[in-house]
Amino acid sequence: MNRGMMLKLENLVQLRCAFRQLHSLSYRKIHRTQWKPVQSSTYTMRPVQLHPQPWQTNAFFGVALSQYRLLATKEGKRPGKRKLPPIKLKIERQEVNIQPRMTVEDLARAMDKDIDHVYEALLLTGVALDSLEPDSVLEEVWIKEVVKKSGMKYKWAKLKQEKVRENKDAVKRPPADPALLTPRPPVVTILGHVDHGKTTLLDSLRKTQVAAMEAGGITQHIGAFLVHLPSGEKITFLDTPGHAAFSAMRARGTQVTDIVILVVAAEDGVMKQTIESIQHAKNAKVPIILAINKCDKPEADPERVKKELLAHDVVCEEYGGDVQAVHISALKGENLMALAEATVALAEVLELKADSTGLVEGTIIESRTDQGRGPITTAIIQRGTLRKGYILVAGKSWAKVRLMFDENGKTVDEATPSMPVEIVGWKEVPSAGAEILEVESEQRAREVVDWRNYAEQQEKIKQDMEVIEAKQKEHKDAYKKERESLSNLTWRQRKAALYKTNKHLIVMRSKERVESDKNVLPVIVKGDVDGSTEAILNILDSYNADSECELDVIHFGVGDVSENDINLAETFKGVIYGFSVNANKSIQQLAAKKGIKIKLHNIIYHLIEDLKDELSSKLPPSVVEHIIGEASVLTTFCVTVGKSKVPVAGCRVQKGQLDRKLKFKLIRNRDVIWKGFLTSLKHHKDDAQVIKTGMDCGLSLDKNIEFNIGDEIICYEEKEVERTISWDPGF
Ligand SMILES: Nc1nc2c(ncn2[C@@H]2O[C@H](COP(=O)(O)OP(=O)(O)OP(=O)(O)O)[C@@H](O)[C@H]2O)c(=O)[nH]1
Repeated sequence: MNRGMMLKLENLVQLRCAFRQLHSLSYRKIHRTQWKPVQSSTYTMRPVQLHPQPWQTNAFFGVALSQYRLLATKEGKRPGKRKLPPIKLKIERQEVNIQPRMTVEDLARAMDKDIDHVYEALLLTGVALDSLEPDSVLEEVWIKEVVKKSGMKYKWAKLKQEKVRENKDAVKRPPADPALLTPRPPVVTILGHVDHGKTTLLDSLRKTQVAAMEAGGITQHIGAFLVHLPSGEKITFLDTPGHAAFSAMRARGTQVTDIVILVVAAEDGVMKQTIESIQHAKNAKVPIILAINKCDKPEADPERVKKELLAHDVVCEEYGGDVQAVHISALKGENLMALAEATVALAEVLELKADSTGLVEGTIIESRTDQGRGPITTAIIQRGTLRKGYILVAGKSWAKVRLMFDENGKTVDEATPSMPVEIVGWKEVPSAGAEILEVESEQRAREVVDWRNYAEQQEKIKQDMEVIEAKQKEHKDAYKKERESLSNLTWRQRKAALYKTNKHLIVMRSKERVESDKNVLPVIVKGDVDGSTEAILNILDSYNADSECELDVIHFGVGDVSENDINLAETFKGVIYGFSVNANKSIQQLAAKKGIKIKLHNIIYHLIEDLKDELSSKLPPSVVEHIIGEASVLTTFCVTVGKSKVPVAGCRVQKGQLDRKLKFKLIRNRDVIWKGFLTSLKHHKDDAQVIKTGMDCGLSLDKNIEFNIGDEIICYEEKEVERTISWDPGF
C-alpha cells in the first residue's frame, strides 16, 4: 500500500472512530459496575459491553475513552502518577453468524456494518487491501479477525440451524380408502335473518324428539342435536349461535356443515342477513335448502321470497334450479317433516359417507366448563368411532375421554361419524372450531400440545421481533440522517461537535459518579425458550441511560422462576422478569417473604414497558421551579441592624405576589446571583407576609448582597416531578 493511500485510510479510520464513538455513547449499553460471577446451570453470565474499537489509535479519543472507561467502572479512580492496576472491562459482545467463503460484503452485512468497517478492521493486518473488492472472498482467519477486532464474537451459522425443534404436531390422516366408507347422517346448520324464526325452528325440531322420547325427557342445549325420522334416517342439527360458530369453523378451515337450511320469513322476504347467509353457504360450498317460514301468517307471500332469491343466485326448483323450497310454520310445527325429508333427499344426492374405523377425527362445536366435571366440549365426530378412554388433542388441550353424553344427557359408549357428543375429560377448554385428533398415548398428546405451545410462542416472538426491528430500523435511520447532516463539516469541526456532545460525560465530577453509582437496577431475566430470552437480552443491549440508572443483568436463563433466582435477586437486591414462564406458589411466597419483585409477562413489549417503569421509579424526582411572583428593584439603601449594615431593595411587584415563606432568587443581567430566603419583607414600615401585584415593598436577603436598580426578585416554589428514564428501546 502506498503512503498516500495509507494516510487516506488512517483519516477514514479517525473519522469512523469518532462517529462510532458518538454512536456508541448514545446508542449502546455501557455498564459501569463490575459484574459478579454468578454461575447458571444453563447459561453463563453475559459480560458487560463497551462497544470497543480495539484498533482505534486517535489520541483525542484515547484520552476521552480512558476517561470514559473510568466512568464505566464502579471502583475506577482518576489516573495519577501511581500505576493503577488495569481496569478489567467485561464486554457484552454482539454475536455474528459467520460461514466459510464469506465476501467482504457478506461479512459487513452479517455484522450490520458497512464495507468500510471491514476495510478498517483489516487495515493493519497482512491482508492486501489494494486488491480487496466488496465481492472478494475472505479467508476464514480474516473473517474471524474482523469480527474480533470489532468487539464482537462469531458463531458458525449452521450451528444455529441445528437448534430448530423437530415438528411434533399431530395431523389428519390421508383420505380414507373408498372401500371403508359408509353412509353417515347430514350435519345441518340453520342460517337466516334475525327474527325470521331460526330458534323457533330448532326448538320445534328438538320438540319432535322430546315427543318421541319417554314422557319427562328434556333435551338440553349442547350446541347440536340429532333428529331421528320415522323412516329411520337421522339428521344432526347444529344449534350454536349461527353465524359466529359457522365463521369460526370456516376460519379454521374446518368444514362441519353439509347442508344449510336458509330460513326466510314469508312476510318479510330477503333481508340483509339473508344475503350474508347465502354468501356464507356459497363460500363454504355448502348446498342450501330454503325454509320459507311463518307461512301461517295471512300476509305470508312465499312466491315473492323465491323471486327475490333469484337475484342472489338461489334458484328454486320451480324456477329451474336445484334449491328445494319448503313452506313451513316453525311456530306451529307445520311441514317440519317435509323439511326433514327434503334434507334427507339432498343428503342422498350428496352421498355423504365417512370412515368409521381407525383414529378419530372431529371438530369442537362448543365448549364450556362445568363446575363438577371440568372442561366439557360438544363435538361432531367426522372419522373413526369415539369410545371412552381414547386420547384426543384439540388446539392446545388434550383429553382422556372419561364420559360421553348425548343431547338428552344420556351417557353413550360410542360416537360414530356425524354424531354430536359431549366429551368429558379435557385438561383445558379447547375453543370452538378446533380440530379433534386422536393420538396413540397420553405421552404423545402431551408432546403435541407442547409442540403447539412452542410453535405459538415462536410465532408470537417472531411478530414481536418484527415490530421491534421495524422500530429499531426507524431509530437507525434517524441516526444515519443525523450523521449525514455532519457530512459537510471538516474533520476538525466534526471532532468539535463530537466533543460537545460527550463533554458532559467526560467532565462528570467524581462526586456525581459516586452518586450515580447508587442508582442501579439489577435484573434477572427468565424466558420460556432460548429465543425469547435472547430477544429480551438484545433489547436490553440497547440500554443507554446508565447515567440515570444503571441496568445490571445479573443472571438470565430459560425456565420458570426458581429458588436460585430468588436467592440471586435477594443478594443483588434485584427484580426478576419472566417472559412466558411461571413462578409457582412456593416461589411466590418465598419472594414475598424476602421482598423480591417477580414480574411475569407474556408480551415482550409489556415486559420492557414494565422494566422502563421500574427504572423510572429509581430516578430521584426532578425539581421544577414554579414562579409565584416577580418584582423589580426600583431603589436600594442600607439599614443598620445591630452593628452591621444590611442592604435593602425597594421593589415593586410586577406579577403574581411575593410570599415571605417561599424561596427567592435575585437575577441580574439574566444571571441568577443568589437563591435563598428573605430575612425581612416590609410594606412601608410594617412586616408583611405577602405583597401583591402593583404594591411596593422593601426586602432584604439571607446573604449580604448589594442590590442594583433593575435587578429582578423572583419568588418561587419548588415542586418535585417524577422522572421517566430516557431510554427508548425503539417501540
Ligand atoms: N307466526 C309465526 N311466528 C313465528 C314463526 N316462527 C317464529 N315466529 C316468531 O318470530 C319471532 C322471532 O323468532 P325467533 O325464532 O326468535 O327468530 P330467530 O331468527 O331465531 O331470531 P334471532 O335469534 O334474534 O336471530 C318470535 O316471536 C317467534 O315466535 C312462525 O312460523 N309463525
